[in-house]
Amino acid sequence: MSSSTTFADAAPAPRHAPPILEIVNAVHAYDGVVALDNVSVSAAPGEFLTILGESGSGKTTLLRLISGLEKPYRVGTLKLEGVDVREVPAFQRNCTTVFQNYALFPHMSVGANVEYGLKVRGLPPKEREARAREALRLVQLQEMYDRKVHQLSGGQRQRVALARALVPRPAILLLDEPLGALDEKLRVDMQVELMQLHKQLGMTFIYITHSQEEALTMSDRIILMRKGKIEQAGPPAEIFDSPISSFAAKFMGVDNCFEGELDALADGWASVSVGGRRIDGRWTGKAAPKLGSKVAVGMRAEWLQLADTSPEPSTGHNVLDCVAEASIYKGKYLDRTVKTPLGPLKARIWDAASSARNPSFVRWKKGDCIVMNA
Ligand SMILES: Nc1ncnc2c1ncn2[C@@H]1O[C@H](COP(=O)(O)OP(=O)(O)OP(=O)(O)O)[C@@H](O)[C@H]1O
Repeated sequence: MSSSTTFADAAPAPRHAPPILEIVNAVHAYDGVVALDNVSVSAAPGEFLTILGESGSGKTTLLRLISGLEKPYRVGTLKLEGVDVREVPAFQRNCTTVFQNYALFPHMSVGANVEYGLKVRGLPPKEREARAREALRLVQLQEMYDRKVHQLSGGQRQRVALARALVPRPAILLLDEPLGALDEKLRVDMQVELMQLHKQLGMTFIYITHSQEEALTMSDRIILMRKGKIEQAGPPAEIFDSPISSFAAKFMGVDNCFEGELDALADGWASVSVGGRRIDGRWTGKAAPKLGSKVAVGMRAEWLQLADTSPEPSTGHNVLDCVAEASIYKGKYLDRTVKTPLGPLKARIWDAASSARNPSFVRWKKGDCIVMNA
């Protein structure tokens, strides 16, 4: 690894720089269980790329292929900084990993933990210490150099693990659910710190999480994985607003999803028959299916409006009759469930005082209704 630059030298990569990571058609299986099924991923220098997915979707396997901890069963291209690393062992790859369980030596000092990798590489003690102190300053633990790891809190341990991964000044930092073991408040604080660190260092971060909220908050781009394949990839706003499938929509928190038959599709707008009703919405799916095919319709709870009386007719809205079912108080908002010809719909009410008392209609903008692959 290069030691000619310091953290302070970090500068943003030039626009249109070649990818720092390139994976083409990676396949991997464990004892016949397919973990990665022809996955292709690239990352730009300085990008914050998040791999999002449920448990078992292949996120960690992908990270281990990049770090060299796992050798892929088959891969077309595996390049770091433009160099083929298929035969390069983990310790010679210019990337380091931060693990969820920290993987620190508990009875060694913070300084010794952070310096460990540099010691293995044979760096002299003075340089090791200077670099460890600099990395600890980055994670705001400059006072903790001599403290034993077992005397630290969970959040402090994760910072030490981060400093240890940063100290070799890798081109890519791999983070495997690094905040998973922290409590809610600390996790939110650490998200902000990681984003600041990423900006300050200009380093490429590849971040694994199963939390859509974490992915949306932190990333330049999200790759959503499903059963070893990429379901959808794009900037957070794109995946949030325009999921391509009911799987992506549900993962991104779209509360109401129904299956229906495609009646019409033109100019980015679709009409769908669901439960004997016609619903219109924005087409956000991939390849356009044939008319009559099964598609999915989705709407977020906060997009729905409930009314006691029939709303004014509007060509820009979908309207359904409904019967009130349940109401759950959530503090900041109220979640109300209504029975409709489509099935039960969840509506989120932020202003409970002015909400319909006994709703018999639900409406939402056609632009706030998404139609996608089932
Ligand atoms: N060492 C292993 N031996 C056998 N099967 C494995 C091994 N590691 C992973 N798998 C299997 O490969 C698939 C992908 O696992 P992977 O750990 O990459 O998923 P993940 O998305 O990171 O999950 P999690 O969020 O739970 O860590 C799963 O079906 C898992 O059970």
